[in-house]
Amino acid sequence: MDRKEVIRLEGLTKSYGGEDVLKSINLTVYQGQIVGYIGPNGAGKSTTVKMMLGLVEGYSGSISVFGTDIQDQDHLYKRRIGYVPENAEIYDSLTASEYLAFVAGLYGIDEEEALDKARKLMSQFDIDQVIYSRLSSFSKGMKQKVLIISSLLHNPDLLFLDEPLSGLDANSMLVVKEILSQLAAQGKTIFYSSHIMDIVEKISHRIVLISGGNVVADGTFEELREQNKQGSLEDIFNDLTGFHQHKQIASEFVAIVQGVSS
Ligand SMILES: Nc1ncnc2c1ncn2[C@@H]1O[C@H](COP(=O)(O)OP(=O)(O)OP(=O)(O)O)[C@@H](O)[C@H]1O
Repeated sequence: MDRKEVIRLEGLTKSYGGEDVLKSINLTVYQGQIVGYIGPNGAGKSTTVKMMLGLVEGYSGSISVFGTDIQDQDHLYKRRIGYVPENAEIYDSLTASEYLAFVAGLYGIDEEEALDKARKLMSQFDIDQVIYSRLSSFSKGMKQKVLIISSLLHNPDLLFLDEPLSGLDANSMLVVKEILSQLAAQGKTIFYSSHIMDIVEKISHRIVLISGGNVVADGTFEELREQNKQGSLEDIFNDLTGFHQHKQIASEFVAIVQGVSS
């Protein structure tokens, strides 16, 4: 059976202020894959995601989502996408129910139906008792659960998750990881960006590492281990990004803190 292409990036290049952040990225993602998209701080992960969402323009190369170049389609393709941003601008003065009804409206879902679904999903995360409370009173993890729910209310085919487990306790993380596996098993495609290497290692069917503007590794965790070195994804990450100085940097940092550096 042919694998269905969900995302295709061809020669994707993006510069800011004359600096190339992405240098000709080529990547094809297929339906049902969980792709762990990793790289050092500032490597261009969030930029790539925002470009696919049509939030960042001014690039060369091409981006196809659901088989069509995003420049040749209207915004309706976004109705099949869910997005958990790294730094979400959540409207703190709204209650959870108001916020979720607002997001549902953006996706064109009926408000009553959306609220019924939101209440059931909040109950699964054990936060349904605060559905009418303002988000400003929510803890970080509670807000993150609302964001995850808001990204899934419209049952999207493609999910972009940027550090989605941020602030979640260990039990909630376990639940969300299992939700992602089950969604992927049902044919949803998940583009997962995170710095938590052991989670990326465990949940991803495929890991894509970008560094210096290029894809420097692309494969299953087992393939990456075979091609690079035995060890954890953290070891492979350190190796492929040429980072071996953590002890030296830490010693110098501590010396400066203690005021003993030259
Ligand atoms: N609007 C912008 N204007 C100028 N430079 C930007 C802008 N957005 C991103 N950049 C730069 O592009 C580079 C990539 O940023 P991006 O946020 O995509 O990195 P990232 O891989 O997601 O990093 P992190 O892991 O720290 O979240 C950084 O050097 C950043 O300073």
